[in-house]
Amino acid sequence: MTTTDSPALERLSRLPVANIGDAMERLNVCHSAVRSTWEGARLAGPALTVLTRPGDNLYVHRAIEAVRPGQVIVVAGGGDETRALIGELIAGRAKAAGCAGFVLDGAVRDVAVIRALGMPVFARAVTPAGPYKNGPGALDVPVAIGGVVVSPGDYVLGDDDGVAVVTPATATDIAEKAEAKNAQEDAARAAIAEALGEPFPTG
Ligand SMILES: O=C([O-])CC(=O)C(=O)O
Ligand SMILES: [Mg+2]
Repeated sequence: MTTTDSPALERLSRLPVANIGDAMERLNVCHSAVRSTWEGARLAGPALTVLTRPGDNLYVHRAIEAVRPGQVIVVAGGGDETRALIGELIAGRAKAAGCAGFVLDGAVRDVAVIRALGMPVFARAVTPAGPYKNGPGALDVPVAIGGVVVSPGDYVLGDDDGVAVVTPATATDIAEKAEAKNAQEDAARAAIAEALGEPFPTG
């Protein structure tokens, strides 16, 4: 599924994640430690979930074989920051498969190349230390990422502020509320720009 297959996801993908979080009564936003590895990355897509033993990426490799275009690979790695669950090779293979990006409750490496690939990767940490590849793990199970439950197919949105998760059943309603919040803020930005005597910057 790509963002264009779901009108609600497509609408959410155009909005700041902060507005999406506000539209969910400020719930369902991942812990601030889960951050983009490069500035300007934007992430939007349904989740392919992965549960893995901390520091082990056997099931991330399985996810690369299973991923469908537009999906975001969401890896619950127990918050481990000591071993990178993915690097440039996995990111490149994922890009070739049409994957929209990664959210890791764990660490990443090879970030300069991941940035050059333009692959959105949100993670807790960067480390050169590599992962083990023994398992155990699971695909397509509900997981927790930075304190937020992500079920398979949930919409995952990310930008420079962080990551939010929206269930497909609520996505149209949340998109509507987030658009209203953004429009309200547009009016505030216009008033501030006038006071500043210069255009309000865009992100
Ligand atoms: O060794 C690994 O599995 C992770 C890695 O660095 C890569 O994907 O480039
Ligand atoms: Mg590597």
